Order: sequence, then C-alpha cells, then structure tokens
Amino acid sequence: MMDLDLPVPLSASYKGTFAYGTVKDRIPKILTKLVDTCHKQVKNVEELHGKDGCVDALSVVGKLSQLRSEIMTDKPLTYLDDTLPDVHIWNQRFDAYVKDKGQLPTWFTAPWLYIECYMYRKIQGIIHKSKFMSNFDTFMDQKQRALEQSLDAVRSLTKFLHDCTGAGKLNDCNHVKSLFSDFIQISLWGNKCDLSISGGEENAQSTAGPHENLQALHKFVLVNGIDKMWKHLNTVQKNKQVHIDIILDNAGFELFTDLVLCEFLLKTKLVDSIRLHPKIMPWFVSDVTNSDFQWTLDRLESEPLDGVAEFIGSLRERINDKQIQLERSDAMTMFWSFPDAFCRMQKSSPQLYNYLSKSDLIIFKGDLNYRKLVGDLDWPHETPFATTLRGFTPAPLCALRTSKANVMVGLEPGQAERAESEDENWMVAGKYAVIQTWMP
Ligand SMILES: O=P(O)(O)OC[C@@]1(O)O[C@H](CO)[C@@H](O)[C@@H]1O
Ligand SMILES: [Mn+2]
Repeated sequence: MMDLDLPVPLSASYKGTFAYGTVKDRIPKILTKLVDTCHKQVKNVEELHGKDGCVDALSVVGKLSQLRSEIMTDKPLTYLDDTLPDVHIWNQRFDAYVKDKGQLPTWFTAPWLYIECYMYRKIQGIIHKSKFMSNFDTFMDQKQRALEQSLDAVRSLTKFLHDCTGAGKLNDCNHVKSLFSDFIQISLWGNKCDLSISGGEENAQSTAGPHENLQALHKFVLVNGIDKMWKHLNTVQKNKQVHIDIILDNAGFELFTDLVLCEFLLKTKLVDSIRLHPKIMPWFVSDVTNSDFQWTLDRLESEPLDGVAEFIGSLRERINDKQIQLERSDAMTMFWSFPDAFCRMQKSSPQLYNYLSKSDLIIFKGDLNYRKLVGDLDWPHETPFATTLRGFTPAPLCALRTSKANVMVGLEPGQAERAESEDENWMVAGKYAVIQTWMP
C-alpha cells in the first residue's frame, strides 16, 4: 500500500481522542507514581551506598520529574544518551522523524505509538544510567501487588483447569474443542489486567476469574477466529509436531492465564512446544520481563491451596522438558520494545522475523501488540485485518486483545456503530475484544 493512501497515525494532536487523554492525563499519572516509587528508594540506596547513593537516587528522581514536566508542557523529545544496546535504533527513529517532518517530535504532535514507547524507553535509560539503581524495576511493586490481589482468581482458575482436564475428560473431541474455546477466551480476558490503562492504579483480577462468566463476556468479542485456529492447529497436527509462539503482554493474572492456556494446549497434544516472548525491560508498567516470569513461578509454587503449587510444579517439568521455553536472548526480545509497527520487523529484526516464520501459530497478547500489528493508524473499522498488517505475515497469527485504544479493524458493517451505541468508550475501556486471526 503506497504511503499516501495510509490513514494518519493515532496522535495526541487530536484533542478529545484517547491518545490525547493518555498523554495529557494518564501518562503524567503513571510518572507521578514512578517518581514517588523512586523517591521511596532514596533512603534504601543511601543506607547501602552512603551519600553517593543518596545523590544518585535523587538524581534519578529529578530526571523522572523533569521528564514528566517536559511531557506536560509538550517539549520536544531528545536523543537518548544511555548505553543500552538499542539506543542507536531510537536515535535513528528520532533522526528519521526530523528528516521526514522537518521538525522535532513533541509529545502531543508525534505519533502516539512512538511517543508512548519512547517514554518507557526513556525511563529505562534514566534508570540504567544511574550508578546504584541501574537494575531497579520501577514497576516491580505494582506488578507483585497485582499478582497478590489476583490470588483468588489464580486458585479458582487452577481448580477449573484441573477439573476440565482430569482423567478421562479429554476423550471427546467436541468437548476438547469447547475447552479450547474457553481457554483461549480466558487468556484473552486476562488482558484486562493491565496497569498502563489504569494509569498505574490497581487493576488486578480481584473477582473470580473470567472462566466464571465466559458466556456473559461472549457478546463483547467482536471478531472471533477461534474456529479458524482450531481447524488450523488440527490440520498442522496431522502432518507434524506443532510449535507455537506467544508474544506475552502483562505479568500477574494475565501471565497466569497464558500459562494455563499453555498447559491446556500441551496436555491435549494440540500443540507440542510453545515459546513465550517476554519484554527485555520493564515496559508499559505491567508487561512481563524474564525476571517477572521467574518470581511469578517462585511465588505461586509456594501457594498451598487449590493445587496451584502442583500446577507450577508441572509447568516447571514442561519447562525442563523444553515443551515450554521462555525466550531470553536480547537479539530476539529487543524488538518488542521498539516503537515500530510489526510490518517493520523484517528490516529491523530479521533474526526474529526469520524465527517467527517457522512458527505454526503466533499468538499476540494485548492491546499494544495489536496497535503495532495494525501500525496504530486510524483505519476505518471495516478495513480487513490482512490489509492493516501491511505484509507482516511471517506465519499464521492471532491477536488476543481487549480493546484499550481507539483503533479496531476487521469489523463487519454496522458492528462499530452498534458497539458505539452501547458504550461510547467501547474501544478504550477493555470491555470489547477481538480474537483476530490471519491465516495464509
Ligand atoms: O498492551 P496492553 O497491556 O493490553 O495495553 C497497553 C495499554 O494499556 O497502554 C496503552 C495506553 O497507555 C494502550 O495500548 C493500552 O491501553
Ligand atoms: Mn501491557
């Protein structure tokens, strides 16, 4: 598709849009919480490293406060001057913007996807440059609190998994297909538990999990590609071992729903191996890093109720047997925190693209991944999903996304209007969702 035909990128330059509200209100709120978290660290760093530590920690607080102020006053973004391995990518994107637009990118005028990703990368650069806080995960306490608040749902979902997949329960193919649909939807709705949309406010699965009311949630799934995925996996399974990839999103309850989905897919032998792709750095408040993955397993394997500890034990066996693998290499994980639409992956991360081209199915979790799949452009809602991928088709793929940004494609005529009439915030409240597939 020629660039001149493309819709405009979502941007905070359009007052009243969700992007505008995000940059004007939600991002400053996230940064306020971040400054507060780092301020609370000053004492700890001083106790460990004396005066130097205090000065260093206060410098981090000062830089984060300055970042917040620059956003709120729509100042230009700046070159990144840290030593993280992807810094050149970010400065290349900065130069390309200036060359293309003839002006510096600012928070309210540059594309929303670029400035929001840039913000989280800038935070990481500030932290990484500090002398004594360079490995501090500024969102760790929020992520860990969110898991603690979701424990009832974790226990309930573990029991649900156990009851559904116990001895003799997986003999009937139609029943397995029905369970496949359930566990895909459970992983989908796990995506509501995201700490960026909530501006860092608590957003755990504090009620019983989505498995308790899938029927009621069903009408909010606007595009449902479950049948296509079921047929695809069964077709592949007839000819070869099935390997899939899950591009993870949020830690906490969402990660748990993804692990439950993995267990179901492996136990039913629908899939033979799964690679999970975390973020390389703390990202969009609650996105899962390798460290988050590890402490989540460590925390839950000491959870005595409802078989949670035993479930984690069986997951660890699958990890040891390489049926479940967590991607750890920087070269493969770095891309997920670039500001790029996924149609740029083949150029900016060929190793990852070539790896994903061998996958039998790539499942993209969450809203930010969806925004990158479709380029965060203001597509008409009835634009076919395949069109919006703009050639990003390394393998059969599926987006499991609760909608938290005002971009939604692949709808039938009238669907958007009906949803809008039901709820004016239908695209941004995480209430509606898509299970959107692309199959060759
Ligand atoms: O990718 P996720 O965790 O489902 O959602 C990320 C998110 O909360 O952050 C951005 C807004 O700040 C949006 O993409 C979305 O609302
Ligand atoms: Mn997220």
